[in-house]
Amino acid sequence: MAGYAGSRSGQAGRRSQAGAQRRGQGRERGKGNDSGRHNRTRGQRGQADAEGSNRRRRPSTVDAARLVSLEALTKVRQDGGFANLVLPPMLDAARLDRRDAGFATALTYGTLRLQGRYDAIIAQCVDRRLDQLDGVVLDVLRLGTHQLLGMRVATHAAVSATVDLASHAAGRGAAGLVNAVLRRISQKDLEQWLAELTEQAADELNALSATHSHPVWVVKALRQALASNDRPQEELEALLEADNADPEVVLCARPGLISPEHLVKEAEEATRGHAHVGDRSPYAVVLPGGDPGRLPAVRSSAAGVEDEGSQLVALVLSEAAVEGRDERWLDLCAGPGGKAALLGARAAQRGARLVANEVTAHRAELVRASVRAVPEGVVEVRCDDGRLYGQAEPGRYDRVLVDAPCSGLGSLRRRPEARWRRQPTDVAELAELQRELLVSALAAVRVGGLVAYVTCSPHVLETELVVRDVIRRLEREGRGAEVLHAGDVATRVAPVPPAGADRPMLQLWPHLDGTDAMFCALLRRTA
Ligand SMILES: C[S@@+](CC[C@H](N)C(=O)[O-])C[C@H]1O[C@@H](n2cnc3c(N)ncnc32)[C@H](O)[C@@H]1O
Repeated sequence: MAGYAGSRSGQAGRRSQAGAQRRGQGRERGKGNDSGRHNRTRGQRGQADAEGSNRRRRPSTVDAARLVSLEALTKVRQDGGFANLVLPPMLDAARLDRRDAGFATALTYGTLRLQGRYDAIIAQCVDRRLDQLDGVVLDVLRLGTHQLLGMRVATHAAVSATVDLASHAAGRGAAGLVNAVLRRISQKDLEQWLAELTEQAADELNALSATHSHPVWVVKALRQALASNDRPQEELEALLEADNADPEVVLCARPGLISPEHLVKEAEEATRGHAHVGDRSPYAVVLPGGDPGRLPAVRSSAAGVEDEGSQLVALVLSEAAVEGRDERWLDLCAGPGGKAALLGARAAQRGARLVANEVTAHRAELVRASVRAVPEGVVEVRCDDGRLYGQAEPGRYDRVLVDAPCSGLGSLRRRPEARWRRQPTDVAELAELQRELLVSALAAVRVGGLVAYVTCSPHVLETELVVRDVIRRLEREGRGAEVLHAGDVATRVAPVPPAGADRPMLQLWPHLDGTDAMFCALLRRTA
């Protein structure tokens, strides 16, 4: 199969890689230092070693950044942790400088995303099944393979530093194995390995799964999603590549609270890099990197981290024309509150009020924090089951957002471990909950009012089929809803229209729009 040449850094996505990850990958770490070891200051070493009483003391031969990555991988694997939550406190505790933190972040995220590809390669170089290897040894091998094939680390430095790491974390015997395996892997470059995996695969689907590091069922689901959106199947590979690229850090300048231009200036002052406004949302600001939490606007919640696609689908609801009363808005599944803050800010400008509901108490708290800059009295945060709104408050609302819990197959870039955790059976279970929430929303909205049904997944079972099922069900019960043209609304709202804006049900794509694969169907209640 053709098309792998040049895929080393992932060609997908229209923009460059972000922040810490970019800093980590964009240099030849270890070059000029034969051992690949990294000298640390006394203070850094002491702090890293003191952290965690049952952690073995790190000898000076073990690189602190690689050790943090290994510990993060192990925590993700053993405890079911999420890399975006596990890693930052580890980076802080180890007191890595910006450069090393960037390297550790790129190493951890890249290794997790490409784990399937690397396992397939490692499996060619060991004499036993991978599940017979010690988990920590496998983690070390994955980290070493990513340095060799996915980062610009010199071969001798990658092998030597990873062998030291293996020796520290799993003993001398493990170090010998790691040394032998990494040396075999380093005998071929990425293109040669990918060609080999493709040749050995049973069929094209399995080849794509191994080479692009997605479970087979996810590749199938994405292929089906492209087909149901009339997109050429040749795009599948670009979509898979986009899932393996680092997403940019994007902020939403919440309208009325801070302008995008002001936020760009603030971001540039804080990061000393070039920030710019986005092209899929009029409120998006794309950061050059750095920690967005340091910006005053983010600390005050005048702005928040939010993918451009996520902003756009919320705006499809708020900016679509509605006839009659337009005062009561509802966000049925609001946690952690990115869309609620954007909708609340727009509601404040339009004299409307927003109920932001979330079923989980701690996520409802996150919603409160997210909307705290919106003028007092505009947003009411509630903690209830969204499925009850239709019965409890029939016909009360003018606009309702259902940002339904979903498989998250549209945001695999941001959640590097998610693809390995999700199961196909999750999708069917979620689809039932999604239907119930949409039915409730269509009962809570008044006749003539609007409902946006949104997922961060392009899976047809969670998107189009949920909408069509619910409309059929309403018709059977003597109620009704019609699908409006979400693509037209998005075209009007977005500075640059999304690639799929010609379709009534809007599907955004990482490889075409540079956003998460958000889905949005806009419905009007007709009876
Ligand atoms: C995709 S997230 C929403 C993201 C949010 N709109 C944002 O932009 O930040 C889905 C949310 O729905 C919540 N949820 C799950 N079941 C629910 C239910 N029955 N009623 C209300 N919320 C629910 C989940 O806890 C989760 O926070």
